[in-house]
Amino acid sequence: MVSVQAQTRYDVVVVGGGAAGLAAAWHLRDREVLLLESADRLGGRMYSAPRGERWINLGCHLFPGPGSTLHGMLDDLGLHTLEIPGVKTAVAMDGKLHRSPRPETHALTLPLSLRDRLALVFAGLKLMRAARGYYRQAAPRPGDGPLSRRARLDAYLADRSTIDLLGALPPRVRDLLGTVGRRAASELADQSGGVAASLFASVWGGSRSFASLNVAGGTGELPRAAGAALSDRIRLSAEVTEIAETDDGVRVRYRAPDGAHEVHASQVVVALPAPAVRQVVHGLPERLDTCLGQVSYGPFVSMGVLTSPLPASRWDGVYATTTPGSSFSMMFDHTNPIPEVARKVGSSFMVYAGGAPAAALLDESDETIAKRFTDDLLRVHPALRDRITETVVQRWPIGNTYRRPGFDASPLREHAERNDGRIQLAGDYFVELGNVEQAATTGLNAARRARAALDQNAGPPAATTRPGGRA
Ligand SMILES: Cc1cc2nc3c(=O)[nH]c(=O)nc-3n(C[C@H](O)[C@H](O)[C@H](O)COP(=O)(O)OP(=O)(O)OC[C@H]3O[C@@H](n4cnc5c(N)ncnc54)[C@H](O)[C@@H]3O)c2cc1C
Repeated sequence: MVSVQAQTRYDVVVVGGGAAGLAAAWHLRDREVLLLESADRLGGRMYSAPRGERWINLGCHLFPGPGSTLHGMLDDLGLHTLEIPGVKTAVAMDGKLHRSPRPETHALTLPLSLRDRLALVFAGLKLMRAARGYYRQAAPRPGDGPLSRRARLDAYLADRSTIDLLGALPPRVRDLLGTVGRRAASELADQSGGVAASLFASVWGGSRSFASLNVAGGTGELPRAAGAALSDRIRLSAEVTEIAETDDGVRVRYRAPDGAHEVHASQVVVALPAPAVRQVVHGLPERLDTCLGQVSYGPFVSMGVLTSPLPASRWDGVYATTTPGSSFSMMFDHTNPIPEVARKVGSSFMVYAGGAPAAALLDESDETIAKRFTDDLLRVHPALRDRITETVVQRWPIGNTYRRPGFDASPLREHAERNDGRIQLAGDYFVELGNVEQAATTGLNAARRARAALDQNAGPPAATTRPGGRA
């Protein structure tokens, strides 16, 4: 039986409490808003756990800079970002750390045969050209409408795979670039060239990169602080089961520990991964539904690793390392921005596998994953032996979204352009390679559409002033 809540009518119900849903709810906090989240915590793929002066990051960690949607939220919430002083493009190969801050120099220094070295130089040049092209498409042009830039990026290298873009590669080079490509939670043959362009644009982007900072205290601080500020407007452990338009608004049904509930809203922001959208939203237009059915996600399996203080070594000052030939793809030192804490109490690393190796691990037990990752970690970074004090394994079946070659994103753009709907979609799948800033920005844009519709259709807002500042 569906129970009656104390309040059942809202201006906006936001469904999903990840970056997209939180950005939407934050923008709408001057309205009657309710956020429903199925998990028992907010943040979705923004997830970290505090450990004294350190933290363990298990999901998203690289954050965008000032001027971005998320940085604005961090400012509003009184949170701080940290510069990452370290090398973000190291490679650990054949038992040795190569810590060049310039990825293009790896072609000269990695242990490769002459043939492999030349193949890496040529592949690197193609990736550099693709990354430059990506920035050209992203740059504003005279006469651009709101979605013209997105249309250019959607079309950029969209019809071929990254393997088609790079051509045949010798196995060692393919393994190296495939490992980097797994940052997109997918294999080079499955992702479009545009995904690689976006990924390498962030590698070569420097200050233009979409994400180059850490959140002080860990990424999870943002959902924690937003949750505290919006507390009475948030319902956790509330799994939405149905969203359907009615004559005068939208009906949202959800299951919570205390039973089934139904609420109504003038507008609903649906900030869920694409498969969940298709499951819960009734009456999606066919073209949009088909498009959502073609959105791809790949898995990540991550492990946080705390250590006691480590002796000085070549690893000092390295933030991100690609690790070909091991069970994980990447390794990050989240104490890199706080070296004094690392010296005093120890380091905090995260390793993750993406794409096919992650898929193979998803059904393994935590113990098996922790053992496999730890064995490889000790090979890659032997100074960690006898110094690991805690490991935490996290599975992400929906790790990141990436575009397959030939994906037609026009129904997503058409949806984002409409201003006559009552159900607004948001989430990282609106872009070729998911990232937290794009997710938050789609949430903000969905909230703006909802606000415009409220203002237009309902006359003066049913606003009550709430704690948490301006919208
Ligand atoms: C290991 C890892 C590392 C990453 N690193 C980075 C990085 O460094 N930088 C970067 O920019 N991006 C990174 N990403 C990607 C980034 O985290 C995501 O693109 C972004 O957080 C997605 O936000 P979202 O709101 O679209 O989706 P999500 O975070 O998935 O949020 C969706 C929310 O909806 C909830 N939900 C699902 N079904 C229901 C339902 N029926 N009812 C109610 N709620 C529901 C979920 O529990 C979840 O909280 C990383 C991701 C992972 C997993």
